[in-house]
Amino acid sequence: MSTRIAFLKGHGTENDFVIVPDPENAVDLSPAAVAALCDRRAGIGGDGVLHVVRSAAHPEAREMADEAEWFMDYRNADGSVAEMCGNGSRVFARYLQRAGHVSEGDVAIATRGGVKTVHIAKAGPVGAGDITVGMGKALLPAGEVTVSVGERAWPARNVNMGNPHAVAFVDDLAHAGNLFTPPLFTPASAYPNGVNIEFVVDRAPRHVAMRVHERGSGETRSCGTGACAVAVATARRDGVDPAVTGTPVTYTVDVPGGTLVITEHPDGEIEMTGPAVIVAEGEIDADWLASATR
Ligand SMILES: N[C@@H](CCC[C@H](N)C(=O)O)C(=O)O
Repeated sequence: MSTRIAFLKGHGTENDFVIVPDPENAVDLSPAAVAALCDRRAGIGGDGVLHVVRSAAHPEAREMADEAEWFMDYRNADGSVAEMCGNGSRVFARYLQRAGHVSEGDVAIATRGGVKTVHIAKAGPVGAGDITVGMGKALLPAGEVTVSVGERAWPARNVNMGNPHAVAFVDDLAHAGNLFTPPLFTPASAYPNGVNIEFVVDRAPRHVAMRVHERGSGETRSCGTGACAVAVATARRDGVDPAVTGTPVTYTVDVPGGTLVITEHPDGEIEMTGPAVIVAEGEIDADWLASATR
């Protein structure tokens, strides 16, 4: 009988993930294995993989082990690695809570973008209630960026949330097209490692809606780091900077898969609040995974 590898499936505002609990970092998650797991027809399906590893057991996280017991080894659907995943960090915390590794309250999680503090709200049964993530500060590199889809082009704001984003304000979210292929951007030097691109429209004061094309995953139903980048870019466009006013500012960001609430504080720290749901649990056939990656 072939070996089985445990997995769960979860999502945050419909940004969905295959969760692979692997405390001792024993599962060989090659890029091809990740792509096979994320395949929506031949695999389990997901926008990415949340590989759950003890920080002490992973070479990229060992230095964070004193601060955070668990490392979110996040991978995009194409197998590439990313520095951070906002929705993934909420789903990761929800998994830790469900597995009994943590309870509600504050939890430190190691990511490639550093240690993040996640707050699991105390709200009814395990699995209910929103989760808030301390996403750190946004960097706003100088320089003009242009994003284009077909004949249309827009100036975009370069925002780094640990991972790179280009935020373009558009008249209509439909103008982003079908996003089956990545939008183009210039100059190429702005994003040497690729970029996540957000298209944004206004809904009401301090309330916007976005679509996103994610590096390594294509169009997704939500992007947490993207929603933070959008909130900061929109605030600056609106002439609002909490570092200047001394007052936090909150934006509601609608995504195709739900709603995220983003607050930027006067010290630049950004908090993202939204749901995180585990929907299934099962076993991966290790022989299938090995054959799928050959
Ligand atoms: N969906 C994520 C972002 C995942 C990483 C991104 N595709 C990248 O390559 O930077 C989120 O919720 O932040």
